[in-house]
Amino acid sequence: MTTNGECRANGIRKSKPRPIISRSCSENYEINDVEVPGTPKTPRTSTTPGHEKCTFHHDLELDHNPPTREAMLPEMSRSYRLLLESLGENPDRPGLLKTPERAAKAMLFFTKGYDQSLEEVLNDAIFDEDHDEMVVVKDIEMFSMCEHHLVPFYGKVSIGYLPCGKILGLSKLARIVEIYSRRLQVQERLTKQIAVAVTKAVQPAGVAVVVEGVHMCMVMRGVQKINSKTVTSTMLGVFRDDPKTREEFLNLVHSK
Ligand SMILES: Nc1nc2c(ncn2[C@@H]2O[C@H](COP(=O)(O)OP(=O)(O)OP(=O)(O)O)[C@@H](O)[C@H]2O)c(=O)[nH]1
Ligand SMILES: [Zn+2]
Repeated sequence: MTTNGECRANGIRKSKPRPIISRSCSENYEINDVEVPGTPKTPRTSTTPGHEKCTFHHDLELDHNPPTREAMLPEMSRSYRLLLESLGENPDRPGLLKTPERAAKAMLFFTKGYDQSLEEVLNDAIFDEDHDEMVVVKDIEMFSMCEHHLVPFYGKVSIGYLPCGKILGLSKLARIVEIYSRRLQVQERLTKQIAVAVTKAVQPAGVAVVVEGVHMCMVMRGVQKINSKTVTSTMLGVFRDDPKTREEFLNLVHSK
């Protein structure tokens, strides 16, 4: 932060005009116009019994927080029992007796991010700090579920941001990864949602997120490419506009 209260980012010349970016510490850059791919513009009303008044949201303002997800366990178990029957299995044989319920609980765990909101996870761990150097937390383990095949994808997430008067409790970056990875996802949306969440939390001069994922839908089935990795990134603010800042982040991420 400089003496006139502006961020380090303020001295950087724009390569080309981007209407949503502002350099000033007080304004930062707007994320309202940063579209999160796959995010429904308007919340959808659930048709699930007991959830009629509940809206399914994938955006940050209105995280899906149904009080009755646990209450759906019996119905989910019945679905898994049907699935076992469809596979030609006998769900009443001793080894499978408790499988539908176990599978339902496991699926609830894999999607527990729907039960979390950004606000509650941050728990006010946002601190005023006159620090304007890059903060990077890298190689955060991530486990998610491919929304196309309902099989896992997993990998690691690296997050960097350039503070602008506020810093975030370090563990909260990993917790943000949990909120958005523990849902049905595509990797691109996950990457962007993490970046937007960090922006909402501390209004930094910029945020960078890189996700490296292995998709079991490409490993165990389909094209069966066992060594392929998918790398996605989202660069916001100064990381998007300033190649040097971006390079500094990428060097830190790739260093051993
Ligand atoms: N962009 C993107 N695609 C994904 C992700 N996870 C899975 N997919 C892709 O989703 C696509 C679904 O394609 P479809 O042709 O409808 O389904 P499919 O017949 O099972 O496709 P194959 O995987 O090619 O066998 C596949 O290309 C998957 O690789 C993701 O996180 N991001
Ligand atoms: Zn898939």
